[in-house]
Amino acid sequence: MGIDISRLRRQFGSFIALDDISLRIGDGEFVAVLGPSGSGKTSLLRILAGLDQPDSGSVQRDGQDLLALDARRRGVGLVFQHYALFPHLTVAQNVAFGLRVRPWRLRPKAAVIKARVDELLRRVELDQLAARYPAQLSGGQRQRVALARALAIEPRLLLLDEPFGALDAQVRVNLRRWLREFHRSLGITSLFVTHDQDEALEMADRVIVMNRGCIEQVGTPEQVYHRPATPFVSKFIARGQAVPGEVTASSLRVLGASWRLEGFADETWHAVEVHVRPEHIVSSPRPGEGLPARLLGVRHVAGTTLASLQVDGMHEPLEAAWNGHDGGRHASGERVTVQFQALTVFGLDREGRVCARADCHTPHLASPVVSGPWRRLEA
Ligand SMILES: Nc1ncnc2c1ncn2[C@@H]1O[C@H](COP(=O)(O)OP(=O)(O)OP(=O)(O)O)[C@@H](O)[C@H]1O
Repeated sequence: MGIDISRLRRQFGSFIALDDISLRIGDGEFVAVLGPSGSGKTSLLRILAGLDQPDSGSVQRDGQDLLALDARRRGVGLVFQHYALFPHLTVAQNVAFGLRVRPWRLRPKAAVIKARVDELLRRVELDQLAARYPAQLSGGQRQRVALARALAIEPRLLLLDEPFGALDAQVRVNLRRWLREFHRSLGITSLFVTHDQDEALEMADRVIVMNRGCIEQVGTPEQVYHRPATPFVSKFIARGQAVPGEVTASSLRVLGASWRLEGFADETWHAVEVHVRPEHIVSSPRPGEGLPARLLGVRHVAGTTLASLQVDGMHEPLEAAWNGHDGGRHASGERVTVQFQALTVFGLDREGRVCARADCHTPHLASPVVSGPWRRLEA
């Protein structure tokens, strides 16, 4: 049961929009497709909806070839960012539209259509507004009408392409929680395209991270956030930042400190990339112990201080996320000492593909090179 996507490829001229995508979606799953602009998210959705055909590959649903079916026979409900409701039809008429335009043999009786529309409008909490026209609704209400309209045909697969993209931040946050609950109560297999990390991580059972037409990682929100499979996922999801690192035997050396490195396959990699996340760069509790840095700037965002730091010996500034207490202590231009609390190491082969990864949480206390884990190496 479910949907099996196998080696799907779509090329526009010489540009590869989807590069051999393979993926399995379980029945009733809520899956977010997350990636930057141009990564191929909409191309994938359009093929599933029957609005476009791949150059090669297959999509099976419960053993049936979905690509061989005409778009109207796929049982797919679509909600887009700018899903134009019919302006001359009321909310109720908009929701009923997909049923009313069916060939008469497949069209439900008027009373059945009315009952279904009433039920859907209750579900999306718009039953009081059934007689209004789209121009008399807020953006969030319009998107709920679009959702009810997509659901009216009782789809087996719901495809949502940035459905909240045009809405303001507060409405988005409310609608995402609402949609998550709504999905739980319906249980329709749903694919939700977004380029908003928070949206994907908060809502989905599983997240597919796409980049340049390829799938970088598929996992639960917990997995993609805490165990990113590639440097791209680390940067895109967890704002991982590259720091200079060197791997020797079973340790990792980063800016004069040595870290225990366990479970890192050796000799298979050609180069390493080491990442630190903003929340893992902390202000040192003991001044002078750690990495000396200059504070380039601080911004306060919802109880968190985002500090831009120029760590001595590094070219690129790093961003640290400090809680209110830590952040309030410092001002721009100040000299500070910081520590890294955790690092992720990726081993890359000659083609730049990840062939080993490890998470480091323990600075190696018995480092032969530095006198303390955080003490600065003197030149
Ligand atoms: N019909 C087309 N002709 C040529 N190129 C196309 C066509 N459709 C999509 N592309 C290209 O394929 C790539 C992937 O597009 P797609 O719309 O799937 O990206 P996306 O991840 O959904 O991006 P966004 O978040 O900006 O919507 C883009 O570079 C786009 O320009």
